[in-house]
Amino acid sequence: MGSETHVHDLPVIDFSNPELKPGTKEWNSVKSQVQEALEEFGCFKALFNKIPEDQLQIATYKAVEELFDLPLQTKILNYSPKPNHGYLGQASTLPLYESLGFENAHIPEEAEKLTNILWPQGNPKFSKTIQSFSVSVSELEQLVKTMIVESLGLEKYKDEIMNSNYYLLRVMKYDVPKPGEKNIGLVSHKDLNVMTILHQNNDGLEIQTKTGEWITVKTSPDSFIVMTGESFQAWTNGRVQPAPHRVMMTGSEARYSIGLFSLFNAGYKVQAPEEMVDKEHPLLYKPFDYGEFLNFRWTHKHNMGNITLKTYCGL
Ligand SMILES: O=C(O)CCC(=O)C(=O)O
Ligand SMILES: [Fe+2]
Repeated sequence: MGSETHVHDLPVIDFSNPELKPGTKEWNSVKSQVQEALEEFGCFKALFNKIPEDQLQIATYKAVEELFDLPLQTKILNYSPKPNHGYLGQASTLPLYESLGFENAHIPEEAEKLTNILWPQGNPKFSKTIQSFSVSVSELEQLVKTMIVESLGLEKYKDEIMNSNYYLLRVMKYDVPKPGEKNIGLVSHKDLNVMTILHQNNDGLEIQTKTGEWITVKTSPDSFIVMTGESFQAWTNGRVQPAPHRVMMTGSEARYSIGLFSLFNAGYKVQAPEEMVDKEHPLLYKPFDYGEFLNFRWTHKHNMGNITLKTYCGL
């Protein structure tokens, strides 16, 4: 156990049926698979064919490679005053890791504005690629969130949660370790946000199970890894628990991944609905402002580690 890594995979749930509509048999079946997978693993793999495979495998990763090939002085122009929203990299503790963020890239004008900071002459191919990826994957994010809200009997809060979330697209690159360098790409952590949907072009992502084993998430072109974050844990009063995960580099090629993160708007008070709290389920976390939580965690470097939500607002 402990740090051993196993190669069995996460549950795979099929979201590719066009008849997947609330109230149908198909919907209820997928919903219960989602509930089961989240209870057991805190994450799962979703088969979702909204993005044609060749577009995802070729055009999207080509655009991502082109982005990382820009000079460092250009990449650092991808700046945001919000923690973890702009360029990250060159950290001595994580030498293999580099990433850039595109807030609300599902909105064409936002994708274009952020693209033009990196390519002042414009790069419509890139902005279109990140925009259409964000739109398609946000559909999956909303399907999953709707299913979780329904499973918990919180339908009446669906609009509230949908309307208080925004999206951040992050693209990640992990270099191959140099001889003698450690192969850690990203240290073990739980995401802070509501939900994360990841696509990887190469193996590297590992998930820690409840028993402490690490499992390798096998790459498959048409599947996305769906994970919940600590904000969702707080909002559901601990019902939905996120999984610790990390990236370990193996092989001789750089690894790229793309993640769509949904986050609560800064200023939104994260508070479990009253239906989540009773005698058997006392309130676990003090209500908090998501923007303050994010700032606290980054300024105190508490973004990595396993007991962070409890540290910040546990009761
Ligand atoms: O690159 C990956 O697969 C994981 C990235 C990740 O965990 C994160 O950005 O929070
Ligand atoms: Fe993560």
